[in-house]
Amino acid sequence: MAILPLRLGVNIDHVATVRNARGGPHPDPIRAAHLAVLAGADGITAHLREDRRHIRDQDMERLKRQLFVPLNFEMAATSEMIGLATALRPHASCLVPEKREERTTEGGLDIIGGHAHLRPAIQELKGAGIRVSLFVEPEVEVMEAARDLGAPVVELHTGTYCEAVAEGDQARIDHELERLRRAAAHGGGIGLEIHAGHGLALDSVRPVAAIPQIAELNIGHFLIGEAIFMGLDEAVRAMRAAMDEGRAQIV
Ligand SMILES: CC(=O)[C@@H](O)[C@H](O)COP(=O)(O)O
Ligand SMILES: NCC(=O)COP(=O)(O)O
Repeated sequence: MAILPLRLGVNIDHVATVRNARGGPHPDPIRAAHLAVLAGADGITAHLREDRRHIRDQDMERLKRQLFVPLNFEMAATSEMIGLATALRPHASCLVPEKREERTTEGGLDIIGGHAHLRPAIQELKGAGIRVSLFVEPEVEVMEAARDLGAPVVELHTGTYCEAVAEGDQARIDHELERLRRAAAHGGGIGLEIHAGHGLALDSVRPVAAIPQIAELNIGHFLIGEAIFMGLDEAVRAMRAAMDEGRAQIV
């Protein structure tokens, strides 16, 4: 099997979290984006939340103007965000569920239950030339639903796998990895491009990088945390190396 290159998308949301803590311009998320790219990031991901708790509208505008790598605009499928995205025209948009009270994303979009509202959103974004991905749970039937909705890309939620790694629960780790492998194989088999993300860290990334159908990992919170101790350049390079080690496990 030809092994797909594995891209790293660096999510810079939490540079903006630190910036917003004092209300000034420092640290600048766009400076972090440039440093991440220089260190080997293939793309930049930023999540413009409805409550603007971290990334702000002007951050997205500056990223769009200044980046020379793909910008992945994470957003809820609301008319406000669709309007902003179709005006900005990033390379890609990833539709994610958002609840105002959540600390962070808690899971994938429910596209098995109520997803009719997603279809026009996907069409409108595609019509603006934006590559649309859906942030979803790693389940076979979810792959089918994503394809039926007309999304070319899915991003598999790796949060429950990462929680199992943090707890050292090997049985649960094995179960979650099997979910990811099965969903990626099925989704890839029906023509979807497969991405993955949420909660990935150096101690969890390698087995996910070894899933051959996965073409992109989006990683943020861990990298920004590590950057406090070793700098963003070194953190991104370490993650890139760990991804390459995982990829090398594909036989
Ligand atoms: C969808 C996802 O897992 C993240 O990309 C998302 O950005 C998490 O939200 P916060 O960045 O607000 O934690
Ligand atoms: N979609 C996942 C992402 O962009 C980064 O998630 P995290 O690494 O900040 O949890």
